[in-house]
Parts: sequence; structure tokens; C-alpha cells
Amino acid sequence: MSKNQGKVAFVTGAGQGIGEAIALRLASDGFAVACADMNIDTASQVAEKIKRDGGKALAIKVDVADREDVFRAVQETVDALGDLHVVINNAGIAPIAPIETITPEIYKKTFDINVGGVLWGIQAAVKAFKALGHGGKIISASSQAGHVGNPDLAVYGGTKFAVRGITQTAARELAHLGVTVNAYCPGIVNTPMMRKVAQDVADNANQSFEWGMEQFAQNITLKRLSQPEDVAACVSFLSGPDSDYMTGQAVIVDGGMVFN
Ligand SMILES: NC(=O)C1=CN([C@@H]2O[C@H](COP(=O)(O)OP(=O)(O)OC[C@H]3O[C@@H](n4cnc5c(N)ncnc54)[C@H](O)[C@@H]3O)[C@@H](O)[C@H]2O)C=CC1
Ligand SMILES: CC(=O)C(C)=O
Repeated sequence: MSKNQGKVAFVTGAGQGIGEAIALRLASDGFAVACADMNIDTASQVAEKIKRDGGKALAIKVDVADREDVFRAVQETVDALGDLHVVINNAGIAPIAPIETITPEIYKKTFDINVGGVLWGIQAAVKAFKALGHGGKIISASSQAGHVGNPDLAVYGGTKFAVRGITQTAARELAHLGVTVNAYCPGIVNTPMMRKVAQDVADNANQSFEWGMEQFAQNITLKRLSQPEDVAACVSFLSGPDSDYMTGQAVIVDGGMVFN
């Protein structure tokens, strides 16, 4: 029997990219998975795929920037799937904004989703774990951009540095409840988000999409872009019992870019 049999995971941004890969991986690890996303159509497609493959899943519409909505979505998960053990705060956005073009709207929207989404996800997880009478694991998306400054990504990088700070702090505050809190920091992952980032950078420089991707990919030690499944493998470890003695960590999954 799988070591995660009977356990329940809630994943935001599960409709595509890294979140989709995490949802599929956790389902194959034995978790029942709540696929939460602002886009209910893509979330439903992922949940249906899990069910077709013999797993247990449901799709939930959520806006992670809205605190009440996150609490409602987590409660809906407990009501439908009967328990909750792992909360993955994965949803995020990555607007390209050179320093002089940053507006209050870009700043607010990015922090509301990338930082607010993590904070509300942590709060909602703690409320549910307490009500259920057991601990759990909270895992959030940071980035290589949460370790080094990427040109044109000052606001985004700021949110991802913040996620590391919140992760460390929450780990220390919540340990007595049996709750661990960790983050994963992907490098350059071939997802719709990254392809848009590369296109926007290329457009700003009057260059091609391939040139845009190369700006991010050229220093990767492993000489290939990461796939969403590479990140999901790390999140699988952080979600399962083999990481029980880990908290407050921000694990870099980037093929050697941050250190080049
Ligand atoms: N793709 C990459 O190279 C990297 C991605 N990351 C982080 O990994 C996470 C996932 O990224 P990707 O899969 O590449 O992104 P993506 O853009 O391909 O997918 C993001 C998903 O989140 C959903 N979403 C966006 N805003 C939402 C909101 N307010 N409420 C609920 N759902 C919302 C979208 O509908 C979408 O399904 C993000 O936090 C991102 O910052 C970190 C480092 C690198
Ligand atoms: C989008 C992102 O997280 C990058 C470029 O690290």
C-alpha cells in the first residue's frame, strides 16, 4: 500500500504547468487531490484525468488573492474528501516589469496573488489541521528568482523572496502544532508562465521567443530546461513522510542556475 494512502492534498494553480504536474504526481503517490484554480475548466480537466487513472480528485474554483475564498476552498476540500494533510500554495503570476515601468496595479496584483495566496493558504491550512486534530505539511512556490535578482522581474522576485521569509517564520511558529512548512524554488520550467515571460522579455528587446528563452536558459548547468515533472518530484518528497524531519526549508530545483 502507498505510504500516502488515505491522505488528502489541496493544490492551488493545479489547472496547468507546475501545479498540474504536482496534482498528477500526488495522485499517483496515493493522495486524494483537490485541484484548485481560478480557471475551473482546466482544474476540472486535471481532476478528471486523475479520476480516469483510478485516483480520487475534485476541482475547486478559487482566487488565492481572496482570503475568504481560500478558506472556503480548503473547507470544501475537507467536506468532500474527508480530511486534509498537505496544502500546496502553488498559484502565482509573473509580470515582466522593468523597474521604471512598475505601477501600483502591477505591484498590488502580484503581491496579492503570490504573497497573499501563500499567507491565506497557510492560515486556512492551520485552521483545518486544528479542526481535524492533527498536524500537516504546508508547501509553497518560491523560485530561483527568490534567491537571485532577475532583470525585469523585480516585483515578482520580491514576492518570491517574501515567500522564503514567510516559510521560515511559519515553520518556527507552527512546529508545536505538528505542522511543517517548506518551499520549492524552481529554476526555468517549461510552462505557459515561463513561455510568456520569455516572449515578453523578447518583445521588450525586439528579439525572438527563442532569444528570450535563451536569456534564462543559457546558464543552466544541466543544459536543459526543467520540466514541470522535475518540480513535482521534489514536491512529492516534501509532501510525503520521507521529509518529516524538514521544516523552514526553501529547496532549489533548478539544474544549477542559481549558483552559476
Ligand atoms: N515556470 C517557471 O519557470 C517557474 C515558476 N515558478 C512558480 O511556480 C508556480 C507555478 O508556475 P507555472 O506553473 O509556471 O505557472 P502557470 O502560469 O503556467 O500556471 C499557474 C496557474 O495558476 C493559476 N492562477 C493564477 N492566478 C491565480 C489566482 N489568483 N488564484 C488561483 N489560481 C490562479 C492559473 O490559472 C494557472 O492555472 C508559480 O508560483 C510560479 O511563480 C517558480 C519558478 C520558475
Ligand atoms: C518565472 C520564474 O519564476 C523565473 C523566471 O524564475
